[in-house]
Amino acid sequence: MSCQTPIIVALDFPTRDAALALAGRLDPSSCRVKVGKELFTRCGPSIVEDLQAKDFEVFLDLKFHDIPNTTAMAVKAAAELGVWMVNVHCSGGLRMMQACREVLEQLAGARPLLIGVTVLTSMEQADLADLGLDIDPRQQVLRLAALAERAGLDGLVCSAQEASALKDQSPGLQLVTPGIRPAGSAADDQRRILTPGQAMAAGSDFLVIGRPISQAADPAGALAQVLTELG
Ligand SMILES: O=C(O)c1cc(=O)[nH]c(=O)n1[C@@H]1O[C@H](COP(=O)(O)O)[C@@H](O)[C@H]1O
Repeated sequence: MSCQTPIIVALDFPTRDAALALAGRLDPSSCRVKVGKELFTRCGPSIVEDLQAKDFEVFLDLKFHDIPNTTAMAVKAAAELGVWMVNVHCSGGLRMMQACREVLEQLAGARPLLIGVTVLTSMEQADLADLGLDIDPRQQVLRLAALAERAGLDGLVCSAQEASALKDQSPGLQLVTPGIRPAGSAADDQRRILTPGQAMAAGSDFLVIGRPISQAADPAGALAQVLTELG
């Protein structure tokens, strides 16, 4: 089933049962789902297959970051799982990202979208300074985006706060934006946030939403509310 909306729900749960329980309350035509480090480390590739069997397109969010060969082989393994989207850290460098793109080009049949993580949405300028990076997060995102574009990636993970500048600089890249918070909801550990409506207006292509949906008393209702906001 093809999804008709830009929403990707993060299934950040410690058990298969919890993840599948939430997926069972969602409609694969209304959202895609994201399997991240916690769920994948607990359950392994079979959780991806379980979600695909429920007709969900899966974003495998393992944020690979390693030497070019190791990362490319991990991306190949993800592609062979049939995921819809996979991501790597742009800070792994140009040759690493190129190796990932090349390995996907050699595969027969459908391949996942290859997305580069720029600056995590949990980080602000002081966090970059702690790393020795004397730069505004937006400038660092734009710099990494240019590298990802040179490597031939399909898109970026970034904050929606950078979406408009990125659409000017690199209009061909698809923008996947976490750090989405409906008005009035807690920011939690996120720092560079926008509401769903603001994010779409800024140029996001896909909105990753976790806790505002997964921890809601009525997750399907929370998703419906976001979709209503988007109109
Ligand atoms: O790659 C990601 O999906 C990601 C990148 C990023 O910069 N920030 C970020 O929050 N994420 C993921 O997006 C989800 C956001 O979840 P919530 O903060 O609960 O909405 C989590 O699963 C994060 O791992």
